[in-house]
Amino acid sequence: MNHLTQTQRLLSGTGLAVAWLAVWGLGHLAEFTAHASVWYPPSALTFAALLVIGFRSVPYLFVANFIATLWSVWIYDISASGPEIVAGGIANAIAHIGCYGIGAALLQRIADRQKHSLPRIVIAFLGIATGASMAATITVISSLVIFGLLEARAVAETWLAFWIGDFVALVVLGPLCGALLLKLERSPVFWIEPLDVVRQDSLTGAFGLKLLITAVVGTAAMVATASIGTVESAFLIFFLLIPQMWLTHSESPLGTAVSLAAISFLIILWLGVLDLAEFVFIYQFAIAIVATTAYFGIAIPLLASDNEQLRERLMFDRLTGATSRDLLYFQAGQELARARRGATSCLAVVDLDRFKDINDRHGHTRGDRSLVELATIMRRETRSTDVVARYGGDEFVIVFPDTTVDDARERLEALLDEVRSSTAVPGVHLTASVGLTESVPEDDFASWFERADAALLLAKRRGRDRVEVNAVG
Ligand SMILES: Nc1nc2c(ncn2[C@@H]2O[C@H](COP(=O)(O)OP(=O)(O)OP(=O)(O)O)[C@@H](O)[C@H]2O)c(=O)[nH]1
Repeated sequence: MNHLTQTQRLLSGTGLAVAWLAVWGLGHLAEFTAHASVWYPPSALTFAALLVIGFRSVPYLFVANFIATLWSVWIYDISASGPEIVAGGIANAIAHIGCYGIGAALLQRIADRQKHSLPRIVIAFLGIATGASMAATITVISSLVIFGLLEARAVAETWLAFWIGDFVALVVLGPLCGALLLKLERSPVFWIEPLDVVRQDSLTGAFGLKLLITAVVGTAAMVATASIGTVESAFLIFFLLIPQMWLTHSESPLGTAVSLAAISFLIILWLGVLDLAEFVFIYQFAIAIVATTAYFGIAIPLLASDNEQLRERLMFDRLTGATSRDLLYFQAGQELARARRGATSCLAVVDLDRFKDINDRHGHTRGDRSLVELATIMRRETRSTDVVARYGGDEFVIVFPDTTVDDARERLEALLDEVRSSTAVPGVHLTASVGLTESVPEDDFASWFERADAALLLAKRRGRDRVEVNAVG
């Protein structure tokens, strides 16, 4: 079993190394000058692997890094001695993994403390991405120069592009790599909120459609720049922010990460196809700005869904699903306003009989089930326009809009029949008492409720399991 786990680990580690080399190849394809890519995806994968898998990923990242050094010696036709290449490869790997490892460890610590604040984690991530990519640039370029794999005079024209390429990839692809590794890794060492959480319902449209519109806007902007050819026209790419923010505000964080990765691929593709390399810094800047803005935007659907849950809790009783007291006041107020204009509505107070005994003899769980059963019967026996609210404890209120006392009484008698014959709670024979009254134009909620409550008291005094009416006038 243990052996199998070791083999599986070896296989997944090898998969990581192969994936790393594949994205290194992609980064090389996106190079606009030697050692400088529009974006350098290995920085994102290294950071994500160290964050999610931890130390276990280091040997595989190291091997992949070393092979990449050999690969670039071959690609750039560098004339260095064997020992120089080996030492350079080792130094390069240590520098790259070390810098992103420190960054990942830092983010891990901050995220541990800030579990509930996504915006703070985003700020930490962006700050760490800046520092880690800068440190990786300095240390990797130094090791390349020291071991003769990069000429010292090339440093001035390389370092900035090298840094921006690492930074852009880390920001735009890091979260997607992290999300994918979180899905693949059985025992991740890092965890924040699930990345595919619910989103807002009010914004409609399929994810694919939003992605397509984003791609069309990006493509149109770059085709326009290719035909106009001015620096100013390259800034058209910033219109990407509009569809991207629409997508971010209406999809899960994972959807945003996928979209940002897709957009960055698209931009790099058009950069090559439309021969727009002279504007590369504008496009790198655009990718970074769209990504950072989108990450802050991720908090909005999360907040909206939290808000929705809080509103739900405020409006409905959690145990029985009946309307809450707050919402009852509001809806009863509307009925009373109509009563002032001549309508007649009724209010009933419904209370389980000897509920304290049920709790004492059968326990609170069955007591709770009795409340749920009463609420279920009340909802079943009333119209959708009636309001069934939990007033407190075992006391409920029903508001019957546009209903005479006789009609309300008839329905309440049927409701009590249902309660009496209920067998939903094992061993418990349920009955309830009801006080009923109609509205008068002078009523406020307190006077309306008090009349019904007085009728309820009478129903209890007269032996329970009955409806008593407090008639007006
Ligand atoms: N299981 C359960 N019990 C509750 C809940 N809220 C209040 N209670 C209990 O409900 C009981 C209310 O009893 P009362 O309405 O005062 O009296 P009663 O026993 O129903 O007697 P009568 O109303 O005179 O028939 C108290 O024992 C409360 O502890 C709840 O959410 N769940």
